[in-house]
Amino acid sequence: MPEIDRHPLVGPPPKPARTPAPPSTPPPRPPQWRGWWFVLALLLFALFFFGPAVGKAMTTESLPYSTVLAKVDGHQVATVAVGSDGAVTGMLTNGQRFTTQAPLWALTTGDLSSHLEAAKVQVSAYEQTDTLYQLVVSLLPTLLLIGGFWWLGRRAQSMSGLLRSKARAAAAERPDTRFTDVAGYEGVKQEIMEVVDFLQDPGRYQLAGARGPRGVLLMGPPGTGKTLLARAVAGEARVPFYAVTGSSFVELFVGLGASRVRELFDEARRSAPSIIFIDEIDAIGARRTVAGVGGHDEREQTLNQLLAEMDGFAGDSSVVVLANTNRPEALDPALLRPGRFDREIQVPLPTLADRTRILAVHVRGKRLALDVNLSVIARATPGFSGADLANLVNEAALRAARDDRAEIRAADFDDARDRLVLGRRDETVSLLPEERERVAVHESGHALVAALSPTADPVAKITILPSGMALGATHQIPEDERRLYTEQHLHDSLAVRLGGRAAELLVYGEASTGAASDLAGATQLAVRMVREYGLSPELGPVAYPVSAAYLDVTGSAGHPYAEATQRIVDREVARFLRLAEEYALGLLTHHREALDDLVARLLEEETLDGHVVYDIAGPSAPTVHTAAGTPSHGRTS
Ligand SMILES: Nc1ncnc2c1ncn2[C@@H]1O[C@H](COP(=O)(O)OP(=O)(O)OP(=O)(O)O)[C@@H](O)[C@H]1O
Ligand SMILES: [Zn+2]
Repeated sequence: MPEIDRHPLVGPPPKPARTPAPPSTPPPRPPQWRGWWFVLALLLFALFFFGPAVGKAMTTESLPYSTVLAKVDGHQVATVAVGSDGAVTGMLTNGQRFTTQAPLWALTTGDLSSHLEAAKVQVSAYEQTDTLYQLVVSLLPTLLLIGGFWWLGRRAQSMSGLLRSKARAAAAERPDTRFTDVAGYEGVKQEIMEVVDFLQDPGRYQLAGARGPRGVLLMGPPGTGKTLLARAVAGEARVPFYAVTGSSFVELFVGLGASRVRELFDEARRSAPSIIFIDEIDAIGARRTVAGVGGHDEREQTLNQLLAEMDGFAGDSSVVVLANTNRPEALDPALLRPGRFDREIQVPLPTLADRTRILAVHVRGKRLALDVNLSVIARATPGFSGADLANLVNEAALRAARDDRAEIRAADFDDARDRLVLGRRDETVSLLPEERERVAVHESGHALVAALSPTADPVAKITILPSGMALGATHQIPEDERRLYTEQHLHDSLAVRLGGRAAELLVYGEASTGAASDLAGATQLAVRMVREYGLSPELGPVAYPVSAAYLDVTGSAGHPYAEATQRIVDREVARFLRLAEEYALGLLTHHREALDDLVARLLEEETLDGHVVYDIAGPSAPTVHTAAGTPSHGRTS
């Protein structure tokens, strides 16, 4: 459905989603303290280094060889151990340990052994304890380093384990939310019922060899109950609900996001049938950049893992992934392929009737004064989302509480509304009453011109509920998939685009900035009509399509023709637009009553079906078409 309007009347684009309430997380389990390992290592280190030295210093005496020989001869030596290198350790008869270094000749000539034999000293082979010590000590720094790294590794692992446990904790929920908790949105509920159906009995689908739903994208402005709806699906189907936010996957450590995705899916698969709900999927699902330029490697790895997991669902897997986004246009197209998020459900701002129902849900259990009429409040809150309405009720209740009243009065709702509208104005596109009326006039203009122009695409829907940057919208659907557009059709399109502004001129005597994007769109179309489609009688059947090739050849900003030609193009474009405006103004003047009726209906109901527009326009659609495009008109002068 082409959308005609993008009216940037109100400055900044709407802020993205409010931060959603974090999923309730039990306090994370503290990681085990691994410092003991380090302390132990230090102790060992100290023991190895200083133990032998201290021991020796306390009890071992280093003696000259000659002194030892003298003591051997004097029968003061009890035991002796001799190393092959001449290192001698031993104990004196008084218990004193000693060491000495025998000269090599003493060993080779048997000098030492003869003395020892003569004195009948107990001789044993040299114990290599010291060398062993030395070996260990020399290896110790290396061992310590390795140990240190191991310890750090364990620590990082326990940290990531902590992060992962966050995801796991956020999961394994069993919401008791039901569809009755989601007020209104009957059409949306019907659409998503298929998911409930599938999760309740996946076997039925397998039996028929049908692939059940895998990924469903919930799209719509913030606060329209997308999360609520996802929970209700889990509640209705009585299956586990794993809720995560997209941004929580984008971790500091590269690779962690991807591994978290893997674990999440593993866990969901284990408890299938189940639902994974990814809030703000645009945080990971945004278009991938060219070869990781801009350092989005981590996000891309996470996205790739998500895609892999969704592809990897075996035919019998009954895990459904629901995701929520306010910016579907930013999503990577790969996400939307069959077998992934191949179902999209629009969750728009609530209509008047839905707002009444949502209010009813939120005033449950609160006492209302007799002067409170929910449909009056609903009428006064166009553009409010479900979350805004919940907020409104709470705000009104606060006012009552402040005055020590148990009942909420109509005045409380009025005050609360005024505060919210004023507070919200800079954030979103909620409208002041006079702006709302102007939008109604503007959209009625578009719709009526479309309805009254025989070759224009039929009007499908008209709304003054804001959506994104647009304050209102008129939707047209082409009767069939067109590949070709006639000249007449293009001129009618110009008139339809200028119809909003024409209606404003007619009703208020002046236009507004709301028509800026209409004008831009119309101008663009007119330029193509003149320059590419050869529809200007003055320029004739020539085409100057603006292509990259032209830019290359000329090196200039896309003017592959003489300046005189450009002047003709400009003149013809302006003429086309002026004619279209005159035509639209003429039509609307002629059908002024219908215009006023349509504006009134639109202000009352906010959203109208296309057929209402045709009912109001009546059978008086002109048979003689006088748009700029008709040969009789457009080709002269
Ligand atoms: N149709 C509804 N019926 C009842 N309550 C609603 C409805 N829509 C929204 N709400 C209220 O608004 C709150 C917020 O809605 P929710 O978080 O589901 O919106 P959302 O679309 O997921 O928002 P976002 O896009 O910002 O994440 C809900 O908890 C609920 O109180
Ligand atoms: Zn418009």
